[in-house]
Amino acid sequence: MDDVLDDLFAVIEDRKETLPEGSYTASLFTHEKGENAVLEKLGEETTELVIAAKDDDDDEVAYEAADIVYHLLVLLSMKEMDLEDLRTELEARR
Ligand SMILES: N=c1c2ncn([C@@H]3O[C@H](COP(=O)(O)OP(=O)(O)OP(=O)(O)O)[C@@H](O)[C@H]3O)c2ncn1[C@@H]1O[C@H](COP(=O)(O)O)[C@@H](O)[C@H]1O
Repeated sequence: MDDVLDDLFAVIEDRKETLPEGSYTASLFTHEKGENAVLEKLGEETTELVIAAKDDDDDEVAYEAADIVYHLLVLLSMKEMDLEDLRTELEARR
């Protein structure tokens, strides 16, 4: 059964393929420095997550965590990887 992560990853893959105008995801795939932009976002959002956790701001923690997961999935797609790679690694640690 697909969950929200599978659905989101499928949307990201579709944006990569179809590159619709006005799509933030598509802009990351078309921009020359798109991968750098994703890596910068991951760095910024991780700092923001740490601050939110230190502040005990649960809503902000969830918000920043979602930003990180989204950009992480975009990065996986840029690397021609997918959720299966992530699941395999996590399973191997159990
Ligand atoms: N989950 C996300 C998602 N999370 C974050 N972002 C975008 O990531 C960008 C950067 O996030 P920030 O929090 O840094 O936002 P910001 O306000 O621009 O902050 P600054 O850069 O100004 O500091 C923003 O433009 C957000 O809209 C996302 N954009 C898209 N998605 C998902 O991807 C789907 C497809 O989106 P499009 O590709 O835009 O059609 C959407 O329906 C969502 O499900």
